[in-house]
Amino acid sequence: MMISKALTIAGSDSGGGAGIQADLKTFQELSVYGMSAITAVTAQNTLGVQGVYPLTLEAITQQLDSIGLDLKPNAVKTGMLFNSDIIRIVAKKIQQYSWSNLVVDPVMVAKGGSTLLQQEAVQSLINHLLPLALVTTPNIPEAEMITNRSITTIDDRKEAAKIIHAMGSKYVVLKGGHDTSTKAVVDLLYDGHEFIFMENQRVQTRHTHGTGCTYSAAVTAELAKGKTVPEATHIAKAFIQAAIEDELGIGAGHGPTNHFAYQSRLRGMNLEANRQ
Ligand SMILES: Nc1ncnc2c1ncn2[C@@H]1O[C@H](COP(=O)(O)OP(=O)(O)O)[C@@H](O)[C@H]1O
Ligand SMILES: Cc1ncc(COP(=O)(O)OP(=O)(O)O)c(N)n1
Repeated sequence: MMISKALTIAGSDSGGGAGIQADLKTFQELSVYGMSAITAVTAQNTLGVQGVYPLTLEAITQQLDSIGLDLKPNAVKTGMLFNSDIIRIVAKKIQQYSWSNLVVDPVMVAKGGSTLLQQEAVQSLINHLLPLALVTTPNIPEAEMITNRSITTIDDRKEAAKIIHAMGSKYVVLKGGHDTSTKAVVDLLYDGHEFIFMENQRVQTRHTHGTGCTYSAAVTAELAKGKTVPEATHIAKAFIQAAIEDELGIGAGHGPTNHFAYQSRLRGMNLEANRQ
């Protein structure tokens, strides 16, 4: 059996809703073999981030070498990288092992406001990682930080996507979750030529912890299976919509999304089709 393999280079979320835990659950649900290189351990739950413990560069390098020397990922994603030293070593290893199909989720701040990327590291992300990216998936505040511009209108989003594309990322998905002014949630995909709008109904819920990680992991899983970027982002949008709609209701704060939901729905549709 040939199995597609994906690697996440990201932080650990003890609460299981974001970070490598969200990524590995998403890979598994999309039938992709998941691997991880942990950059930092966070003490975190649905109420917020209580602690951040970056791993040593040696520990991160060794994980990447262990994977690079043996297992060949078909796609790779980066999440929480925390500082510029980590960004540099991750970029170096991605090049050394010729890992392609790279999805860069430029994680900067958790929903509760905790710093997951030091401010001084944004320039390193731009210099070292974006030129290697097949897809970069910023939310609106992250796109503002990367481009040093404020984003309020759709034209602002298009302009920001163009700037990030010019920094070297072949595709840009500017996610629209943070714009609560409309009933729809609109993500913008840019490939250097045209803009594609991907739209879904906004779900009214507080359980959105880990939406960005889950979405970018779904894109990565689909790329690992050989899908194109437009196909992968389309499936990822359906995956995250199901995960938000079918809420688990876990925890007293911002609960995790439901990583089972997308496959449960597909199984339900298959059962229905078999009955007819
Ligand atoms: N309330 C919501 N209802 C439906 N989709 C959402 C909602 N919030 C976020 N999304 C989707 O989840 C994904 C992550 O979006 P976003 O919240 O912008 O990123 P992040 O989690 O990185 O802050 C995007 O595809 C976005 O459209
Ligand atoms: C370890 C870790 N990595 C990333 C995040 C941020 O995840 P995100 O999907 O952007 O979701 P929110 O935290 O914003 O809900 C994280 N919290 N922890």
